[in-house]
Formats: sequence, C-alpha cells, structure tokens
Amino acid sequence: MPKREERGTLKPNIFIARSVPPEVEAYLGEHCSYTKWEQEDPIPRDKLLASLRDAEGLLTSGGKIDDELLEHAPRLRAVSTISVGYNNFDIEAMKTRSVIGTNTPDVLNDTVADLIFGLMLAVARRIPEMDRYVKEGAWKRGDDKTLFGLDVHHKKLGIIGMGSIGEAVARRAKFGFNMNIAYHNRNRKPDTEAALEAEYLSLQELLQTSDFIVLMTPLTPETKGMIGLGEFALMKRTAIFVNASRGATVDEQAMVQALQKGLIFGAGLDVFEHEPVSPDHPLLHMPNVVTLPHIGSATAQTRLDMAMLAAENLVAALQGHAPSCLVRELR
Ligand SMILES: NC(=O)C1=CN([C@@H]2O[C@H](COP(=O)(O)OP(=O)(O)OC[C@H]3O[C@@H](n4cnc5c(N)ncnc54)[C@H](OP(=O)(O)O)[C@@H]3O)[C@@H](O)[C@H]2O)C=CC1
Ligand SMILES: O=CC(=O)O
Repeated sequence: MPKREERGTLKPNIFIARSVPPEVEAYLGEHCSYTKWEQEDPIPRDKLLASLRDAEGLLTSGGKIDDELLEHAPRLRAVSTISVGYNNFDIEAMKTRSVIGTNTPDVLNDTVADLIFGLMLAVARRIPEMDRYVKEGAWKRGDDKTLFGLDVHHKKLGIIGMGSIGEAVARRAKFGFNMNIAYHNRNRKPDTEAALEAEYLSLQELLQTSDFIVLMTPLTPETKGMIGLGEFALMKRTAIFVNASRGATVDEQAMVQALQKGLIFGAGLDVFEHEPVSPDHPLLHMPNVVTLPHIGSATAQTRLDMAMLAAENLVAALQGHAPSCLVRELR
C-alpha cells in the first residue's frame, strides 16, 4: 500500500482495448498507467476479460459491458467508448456496480451526415452501378432510360431519430438541396422545426409520404426491429431508405423481402445486424442497395477527435470530475 501522501499522485490503471492515435496514447500516459491491446483487429473477448483484473478504467469501442465483464474487472470505475452509440453498455449491470459510462457525441455529426448524404445520392443516382458499367467496358449512353435515377433536390426527406446527426443531415438537405424536411421522434423539437421548417409526423405518416427515409435512432429495446415488413409496405415504391444507426433497428429479412418485391426503390446501408456482414448476404447482391462497412465517422480528423474526447472522458471520470459525455441513463 502506498503511503498516504503518495496515494494522491498514483496514476489509475487503465486498459486501452483498441488502437488510438499516438497523441491520444500520450495524453493517456500523462494521466494513467496503461496496458493496451497492440493489434488493429478487435480484441477477442477472453483476452479482454483477462486484461481487466487490475483495470480501473477501460477505453473501448464495442463489445458488451455486462455482468460477465464486470465480474472480471473488480476495480473498474469507468468505461469510455469511442462511439456515440452505447448499446453495448448493460446499463443495469453498470449502475449496480457504480461504473461510469461515457461516449463521444457531437464531434462526429458533420462527418456522419456527409456520409449519409453520400448514401442518399449514391442510391438515387445509382453511382456504384454506373461506376461498374464504365469500368467493365459496358459504357451506356446518358440518354439510355435504363440508367435513369431519381432526383434528390426538392424531394421530401423523412428523418426517424432527429437528434444531433439527424439535424446535420436535415441542414444539408434543407439548405443545400432545397428538400422538405419531416421527422419523427418520441418528443417534438420546436426549435428544430422552426430553424429547418421541419414537419413533425407520426411514424406512419412519415413512411407514407417521404421520398427519402433516414433512420438515425439509437438501438434500444424500443427501436430494435422498428422498421419491418409492415413499415416497408407503407413506403412509396420510389422511396430510398438509408440506415446508419445500428443494423438491428431494422428487420433485415424484411428489408430483403421489401427490396425483392420492389416495395421501395433502393437502400443505402452503413450498418448491419451482424458485422462484418457475411459476403453471401442477399443485401450485398442487389444492384439497388449500396453498402458500407460501418464507416460513418471514419475520417482521420474525426476519429482523432473522438478518441481524444473518449480519453478526456475517461481521465475526468477517474480523477473524480464530471466527464463531459456521461451517458444519459447513468447521469
Ligand atoms: N454509422 C455510424 O458510423 C454511426 C452511427 N451512429 C448511431 O446513430 C445514433 C444516433 O446518434 P446521435 O444523432 O448522435 O444521437 P442523438 O441522441 O442526438 O439522437 C437520437 C435521436 O433519436 C430519437 N429517438 C430515440 N428513440 C426513439 C424512438 N423510439 N423513436 C423515434 N425516435 C427516437 C431521439 O429523440 P427522442 O428521445 O425525442 O425520441 C433523438 O432525437 C447513435 O446512437 C448510433 O447508434 C452514430 C454515429 C456514427
Ligand atoms: O457507430 C458509431 C458510433 O459512433 O456510434
């Protein structure tokens, strides 16, 4: 046991479970004693559990923080995830053991919104399909009707989950593309409605009337599978559906059926129920579906900002200060 006066200067032990930029590691090293997972691939669960025996803090970006993990980490006081989504936190298990949980909202809003817009444009104008034609030597004339896509500008965008990222998407749509904005949340946002001339609709009305539907809710018990066959059936036959929230907010089998039956025009997906998605998944073999490997926030600057914010959250929590991004349910 250190002498009393030394105790205050002892650095807390942390485990860094995913690789972070050197400046973030240096910052953590100033404030903490750390061990880290050295590889780029995600740490296997058994190795993670074995690494937490003495850890007071954990920097992570996925993997369940549940009873099993917490039992292997008797000294753990704080978990900081380098992501906005924290559906991997078992809130009750963390509350029971008074473990603090933090995430990284806002620093990634514009980056994720850019990507969502990219998906909307890619599906509407069939960009990956056209790219393949050109590269495979199957050039077609621009007036060939089989190449025609759909307009984005002046169309109606319906956002389910108009939060920080949803609003960044809506601003692009409103001020860059002259789109009309509708949204559905559990709670209305009068300021957002005024700023974006956004219309609040029931889920059913939004699905029935939107040309583009962007799903951006967190994954919770309430949103799991919230878009199923019934919801796809309500959409316009010309609708484009974009999901960048979490894969499990959509019933994937239903989405496959909806696309096979032609219930919607196409889909843009940054997330899947099981990641990495299996190469033989039917969604990967539909020309009107554009798929990405969960890269919403994946630019060098934004990933650095997220990692630094997560590191600051962890240090603040371990030093007994209020971290700026304590997750809502643990406040
Ligand atoms: N693809 C990627 O790389 C990324 C994905 N994400 C995902 O996006 C999610 C959203 O991020 P962010 O915008 O920052 O989060 P916010 O918390 O700012 O926004 C989420 C919005 O969803 C609404 N919402 C929650 N539950 C429901 C529900 N049952 N029905 C309708 N609306 C609901 C909330 O409003 P209200 O409470 O009023 O219902 C809120 O406005 C993250 O949780 C994460 O899963 C985030 C970043 C990157
Ligand atoms: O999916 C990414 C996140 O930040 O959440």
